[in-house]
Amino acid sequence: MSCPFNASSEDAASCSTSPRGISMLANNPWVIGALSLGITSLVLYHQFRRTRQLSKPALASSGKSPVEKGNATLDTQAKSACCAGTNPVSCACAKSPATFVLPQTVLDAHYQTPLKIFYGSQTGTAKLFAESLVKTLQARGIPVKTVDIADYDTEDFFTEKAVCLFLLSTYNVENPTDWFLKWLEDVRYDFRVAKGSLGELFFSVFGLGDSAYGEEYGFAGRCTDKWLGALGARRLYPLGEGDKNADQQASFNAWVDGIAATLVDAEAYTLAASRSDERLSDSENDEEEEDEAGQGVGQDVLGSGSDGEMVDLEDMGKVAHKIQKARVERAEDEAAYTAAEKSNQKSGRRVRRRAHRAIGENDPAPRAPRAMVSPMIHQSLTKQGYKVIGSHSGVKICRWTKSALRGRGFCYKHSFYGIQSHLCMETTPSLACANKCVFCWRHHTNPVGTEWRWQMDDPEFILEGALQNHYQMIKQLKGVPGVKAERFQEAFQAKHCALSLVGEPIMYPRINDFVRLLHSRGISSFLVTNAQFPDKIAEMEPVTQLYVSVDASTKESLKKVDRPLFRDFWERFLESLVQLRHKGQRTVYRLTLVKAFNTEELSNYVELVRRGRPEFIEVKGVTYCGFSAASSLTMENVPYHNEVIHFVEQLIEQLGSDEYEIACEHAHSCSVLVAHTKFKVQGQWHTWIDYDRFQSLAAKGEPFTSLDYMAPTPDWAIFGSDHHGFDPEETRFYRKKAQKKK
Ligand SMILES: Cc1cc2nc3c(=O)[nH]c(=O)nc-3n(C[C@H](O)[C@H](O)[C@H](O)COP(=O)(O)O)c2cc1C
Ligand code: SF4
Repeated sequence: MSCPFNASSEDAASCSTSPRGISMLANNPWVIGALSLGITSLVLYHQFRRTRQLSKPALASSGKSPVEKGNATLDTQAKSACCAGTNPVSCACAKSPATFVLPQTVLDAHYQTPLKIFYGSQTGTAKLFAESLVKTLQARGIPVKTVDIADYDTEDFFTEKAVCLFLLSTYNVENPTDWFLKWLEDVRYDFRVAKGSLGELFFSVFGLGDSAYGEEYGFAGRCTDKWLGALGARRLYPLGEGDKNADQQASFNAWVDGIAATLVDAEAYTLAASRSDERLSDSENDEEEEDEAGQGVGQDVLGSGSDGEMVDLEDMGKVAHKIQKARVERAEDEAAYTAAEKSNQKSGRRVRRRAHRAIGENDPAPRAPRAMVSPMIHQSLTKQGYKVIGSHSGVKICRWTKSALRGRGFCYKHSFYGIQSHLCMETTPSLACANKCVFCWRHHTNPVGTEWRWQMDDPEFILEGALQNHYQMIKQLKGVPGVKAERFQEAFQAKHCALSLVGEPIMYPRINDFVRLLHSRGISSFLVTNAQFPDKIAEMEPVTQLYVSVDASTKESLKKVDRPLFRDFWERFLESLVQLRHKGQRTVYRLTLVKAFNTEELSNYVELVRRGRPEFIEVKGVTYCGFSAASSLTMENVPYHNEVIHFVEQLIEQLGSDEYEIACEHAHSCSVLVAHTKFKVQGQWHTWIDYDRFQSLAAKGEPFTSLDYMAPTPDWAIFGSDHHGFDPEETRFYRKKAQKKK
């Protein structure tokens, strides 16, 4: 092929701006073609910048668009062919540095090839993995550098000379990898970007995720692997995946072994390159066919997408073909995922199969049920003070238990319902739940899931384990200064069980057996569900008090606060409220107010109250659980007690009926109780519970209502009392700072 920039004896002229050179250029059809290519590229460049601005507004510009770089790649290919860099002075290709690293270069010097590890991480696992990979590779003499994907300018991919390894975690909520994925997807499906644009990139991907997310499992890793491949990048080593729900570290170690060996294996590069070359030659053939049909290779990248203004009417047919092809490909991929999402709950297994097919994997073999709590999760929960019982339950001592043992006051459940904290055990038969709430105490170290698919322990085993561990933790408080002997002894006979610690207790398939067992031991049951399992609520037998967490009042804010796993989380939430209404039990809405997240939209809360008609509404300011990379909460999001009261007063006003009133408060924990006025008997609030009466009613097995076991509330607990919900029998303890202030 003759070179358009042929370095003949007059080569200087061809590359200069001298009049002679210009006239020569003007007469050269190759040059005219190249110029028109350049002009169109410029226009496309502007279009592409607009796309990029949408996906990453603050991105520093390096002055070239992916499309332009795609063209530059083609351009440089042509230039390389003319002199292969042997004529650096005179050939046009010498004017700009070559952007290519030919496979041979990599083969010859792959030890010296800059190796980059890109990580996309929110809570730090992918970053930690990247750091450990750096150490492993450096120990083997492989130079390497890490790049936070959030700081990277994607345009550089089009000239990337490095071997790139990607460690990407998946999130179904906003996260640092979002914009990269969006950008890559856009480029991959943009018909203007040549298929082989990333032909110089050798890569391998390791995706981090959690299989509990079903079809969304490891989405970031899978898509990056797929889209890079589709853009011509050369897969050096297969996609690795680390499941948070299984042994993520072990999967990573195995992948590291594989990739580390591959990086120093010359044959691997040849193989990867040839695989990629095959694909490229396929696409070249396509283009030749198109050429015969009157669609030139040059024009292939010239057309415009949707703007219309860019496309010459004559070219419309050619461009339309490309657009249509890209659309069909994208639609096929999207359809596979959407179909999987829709049937999510109906058939988890079918969904997984489809999702795997969508990314070109074989049908995964069905797995035997395994323990919900993996060794990693066990370790993390234990560090946070949980005692793990068996394979899916947990117990933890609450700070109010310690406070009660020292006579320093009880929690709000004492003021509202007459529970003494040292007689109360907080436990859960399911550490897993279907949410990732921003205020979660567990800092998201727990397992998640939308259905029970783990091994299952017996209710007797769980209760025994919970009591044993609970009493063991109480025993350890024996030596704490101020512990009252009488309370210490009482504490070894738990009378209440708060099934609200963490996780979703209602997910445990034998929850009814467990609750019955509690009652048979004279232990009351306060069960909190997160309103994602309406069927389970319907199946629930009577508990002493049944709660539903109402974490937000609109679909958008519920997604923001609870970050639910279910796609149909809002429908499930609404249906849970309806089920609660039909229970005919003592029911409670628990509202946790998070300023700037869910304190607006009061009228929507009113609607929710009307829907579920709870007997009580507990409104509580969020408790700040400290910094967590998985949550953006700060102290700014914690409302003051008077803000909580203000919210509640407005809520009652907007409810516009005299059915609800503020009954109690516990200022100490920013909590207010709204109660149905049927619990106000002859002007006296009856929000407390006659626990013995409840036990005898439950034992009879006959229908009963909440009014059958109510008890009068003491004056000090009533809203407006000078005690603000603090039992006067207790000794209020002030920290030194607060004491001084007082
Ligand atoms: C709020 C939240 C949402 C998540 N969404 C997904 C998801 O959609 N798919 C998935 O596979 N994993 C999901 N995960 C699990 C994370 O990808 C997994 O825990 C990963 O190991 C975290 O890596 P990192 O620490 O590097 O951020 C989610 C985790 C959290 C906390
Ligand atoms: S539902 Fe409970 S356990 Fe689950 S994430 Fe929310 S706060 Fe944490």
